[in-house]
Amino acid sequence: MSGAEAPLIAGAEHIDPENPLLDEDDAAVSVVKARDGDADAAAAPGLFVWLLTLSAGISGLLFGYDTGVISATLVSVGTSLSGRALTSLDKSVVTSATALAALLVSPTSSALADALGRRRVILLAAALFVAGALAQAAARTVAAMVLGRAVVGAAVGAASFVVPLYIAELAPAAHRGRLVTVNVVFITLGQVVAYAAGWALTGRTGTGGADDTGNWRLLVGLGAAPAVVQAVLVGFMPETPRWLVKEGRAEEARAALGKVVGGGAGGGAREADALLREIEREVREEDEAARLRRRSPKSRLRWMDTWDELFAVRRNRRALAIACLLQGLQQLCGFNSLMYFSATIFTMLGFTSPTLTSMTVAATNFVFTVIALLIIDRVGRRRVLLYSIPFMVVGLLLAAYGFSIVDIPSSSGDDGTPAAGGGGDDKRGAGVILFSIMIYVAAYAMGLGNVPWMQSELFALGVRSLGSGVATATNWGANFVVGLTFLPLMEVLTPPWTFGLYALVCAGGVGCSQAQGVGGAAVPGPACIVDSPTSETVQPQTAKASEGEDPMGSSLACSQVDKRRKEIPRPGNG
Ligand SMILES: O[C@H]1[C@H](O)[C@@H](O)[C@H](O)[C@@H](O)[C@H]1O
Repeated sequence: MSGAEAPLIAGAEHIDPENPLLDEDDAAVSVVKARDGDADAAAAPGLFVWLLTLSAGISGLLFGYDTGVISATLVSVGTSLSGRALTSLDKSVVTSATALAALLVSPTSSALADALGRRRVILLAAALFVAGALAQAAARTVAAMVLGRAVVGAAVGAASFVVPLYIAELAPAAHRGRLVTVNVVFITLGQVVAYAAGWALTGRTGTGGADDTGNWRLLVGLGAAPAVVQAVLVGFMPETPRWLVKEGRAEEARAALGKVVGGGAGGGAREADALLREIEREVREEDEAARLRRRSPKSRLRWMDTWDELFAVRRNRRALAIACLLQGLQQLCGFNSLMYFSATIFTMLGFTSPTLTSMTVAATNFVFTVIALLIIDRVGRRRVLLYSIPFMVVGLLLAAYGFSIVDIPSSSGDDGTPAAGGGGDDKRGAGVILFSIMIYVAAYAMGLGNVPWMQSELFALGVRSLGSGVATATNWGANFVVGLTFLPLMEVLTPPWTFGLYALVCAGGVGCSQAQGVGGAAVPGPACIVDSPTSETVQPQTAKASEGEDPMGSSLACSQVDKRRKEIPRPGNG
């Protein structure tokens, strides 16, 4: 298999030799060395692939911008909404409306992505980004602002699920991790831009200032511009070949594949044909397996079948469990409490420019996501993830220690947040906290911040959209919980214990991941997401085909393993 061929058919060259994906039940595959240079042979993504990644990635920028911008907005709206100062309840509702809408929309948009295609959902999300930005900018009441935030949330929910899926289904496998991470880089860049714009536009007041100049309207309205640009660019991009094949539009799929491989070093129609055949075979096999599983195909709705398939097939269930585990962990580790409230924390600690200090958090997140981007396909998802989480635990424990030695006033501000004051006198404690937060953020950005977004690799094509949608909803559900509980936890549990709790969640997450087989050898399909890329490929020796257990095969990163397994004849399946 040529490097250029490998990508879209599944990425078997990315199997970690230490984790050969041997299924103890199936004993189906063994890993052997690919021919020398196979990884290098996977041509660098061409200009076209970069262009489509960047066009789709604008959603990431908006995701980051719109989630990051709320912190500066809340402290600068003054009395311009409903003619009064925001209460703490207003602030909570305005903030959580986004996550809540995203939570509700992500599984719904998975049905749309199957019915209308991935590209159309990106366009729909772009339209919602524009509408939400304008609605916020025009808001005169708190309720109107909540509505605007909810529309933006719907856009973020749809985009956060569909963009990684779109990129993963079009990207060459050898570079898939990197290209999906580009989207996360955009998210983190959007957050940096939001902080910087917030600082520049809203009077540089940090927390507590009130800006009635209306600059905050510009701040929230700015989100409309990139969305318009994106709609134009994505208008020229193709639909993913896998979706097209599933819809019986093989010629369009061939054209899309031609553009993708044509831009790489080994381009050409022959490769596009070979890839198309592979995808067609994959789709046929999935359809056949799904048909066999359904007892009365005509009596049931398609989306119900997909739900059935997701939960009834053991392999899909495990893929879902791992995707949800990683997405839940990404949020429950508490990272976004820093994103949303770091200015509050730094005020508490007496930093003179809390907004600027928070910007260093966003910037660290961005810089280390870029580093992850550079190494992810070389080092591998599993290693990056499992090696980075312990550093997060260390950072959190150190932060907990830092909080325990600073003198933080126990009284609350009138908005329910811990008051600023004496803690700032303890420079050493504040320094320890800032340093430990940087360690934590850097480690998060390297692993948990981006690997869960490679979720689509876990799922077989038939359940990929739904599985990704459900996992994305888990992400937003957990995001919602963290956003809502952080300040009360700081108040009730105290800061050291709050950070200690996040450390416990991270440590527990590692344990659960191991138990679920993340990166381990026991789970062939799902484990692939965290398998490290090397010049390895998989060849079958024997396979015990288990129809009930593994009827579908082929997730993106793993489908070569699965595909080869499926080559073993099954009863009634040729
Ligand atoms: O991957 C992103 C990224 O890590 C962001 O910085 C974070 O705010 C999001 O919640 C997460 O999904």
